[in-house]
Amino acid sequence: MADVIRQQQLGGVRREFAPWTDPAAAPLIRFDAVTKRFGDVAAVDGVSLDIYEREFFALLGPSGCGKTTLMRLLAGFETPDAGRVLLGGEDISAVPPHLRPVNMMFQSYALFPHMSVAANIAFGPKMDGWPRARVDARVGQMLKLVQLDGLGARKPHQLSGGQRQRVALARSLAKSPKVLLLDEPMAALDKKLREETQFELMHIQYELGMTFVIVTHDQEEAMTVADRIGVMDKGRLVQVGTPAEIYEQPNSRYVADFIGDVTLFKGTLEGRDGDVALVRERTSGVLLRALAGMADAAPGATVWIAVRPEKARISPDPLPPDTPNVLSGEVFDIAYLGDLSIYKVRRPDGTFMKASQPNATRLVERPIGWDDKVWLSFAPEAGVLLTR
Ligand SMILES: Nc1ncnc2c1ncn2[C@@H]1O[C@H](COP(=O)(O)OP(=O)(O)OP(=O)(O)O)[C@@H](O)[C@H]1O
Repeated sequence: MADVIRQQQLGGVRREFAPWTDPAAAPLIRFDAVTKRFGDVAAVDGVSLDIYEREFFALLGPSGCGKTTLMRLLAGFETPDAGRVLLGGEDISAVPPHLRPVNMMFQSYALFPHMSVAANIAFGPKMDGWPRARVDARVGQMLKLVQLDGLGARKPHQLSGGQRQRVALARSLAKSPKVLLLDEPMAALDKKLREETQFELMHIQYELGMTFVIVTHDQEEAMTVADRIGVMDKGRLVQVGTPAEIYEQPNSRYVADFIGDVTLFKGTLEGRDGDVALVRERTSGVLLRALAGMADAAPGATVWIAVRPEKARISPDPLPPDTPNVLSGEVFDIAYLGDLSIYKVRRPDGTFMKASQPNATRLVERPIGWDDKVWLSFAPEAGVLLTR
């Protein structure tokens, strides 16, 4: 509970944090048209990206899209074939990893197994020649920060997975790097521990006022922890935005499909009715309406309308609802998730649409079951028009 409250307070503060909207703000990290090739593969392909001080930035994308390579370029483990990496306005392309104020946290197996927790944390500062008293003080501070007070004498194998993860975090923070890079830091943890660790990570990042860049292929994780998310596909950055922007205004089918659940209707743009685009669906011939938004397409163009399941309505009534965008179908599958159910509905043209509904107890209403004939609908504002 305390965690939830702290989180809300944190959320309140963070909401005002948006340096990327300030044209005068200088980024801490800048990728300037960076390309990195391995043989024929452009692992990173002309990426330009600004990340700001105190930002928690997530790089998200499927396996092999180039996330890790982009981080390794920042850490100095790779050098760009083209373009520049800047830190605080200075080109660091030629600076070796150990001289960059950047640290990379690997998974827990990177702990030294024969060393105590305290010795693991002390390792970096010691190597840097910190005086003993300063090292000890720092270790104490770090143990407290990651809530492992009193466990400094243990060996890594005497800790739980989550505790080991926190030691790895403490170790990578011990030297106070300006930037911490986290490569799939929670991959080894189970779902519950993962969620707890995500919140801890956010607190720590916020308390230390540091810049974190996390690599993950888990979209929920990225949505939870990050101020902004960069979605990658085949070495390119497809979209950069806040979690809400990425979710509510995806700029492509790729992003819409990668983040969350979505139904995509493919059609031909017929024209506009004010702000609303009129789209003739290919498979069914139905005329659909969606807010045109920023989409730039001429009549006759192939477009898609993306609809999130929670923005679609499902109704078992015999008569269709009196709204735009009404479609019919039969319930093909139901996923009961406790708080809500997701219905996968098969339409007469053989395509599927998903609609979710909260499971409030409404005893009078007949629940929707398998094979039921239902109406699906969505408001024009609920559909996102996409041109690619
Ligand atoms: N050292 C290397 N030598 C050759 N090819 C490499 C090397 N490192 C990465 N690649 C290739 O570059 C591409 C991007 O790899 P990268 O590890 O950056 O992806 P990723 O998005 O982090 O994937 P994952 O989530 O699986 O770690 C892949 O096609 C990969 O095979």
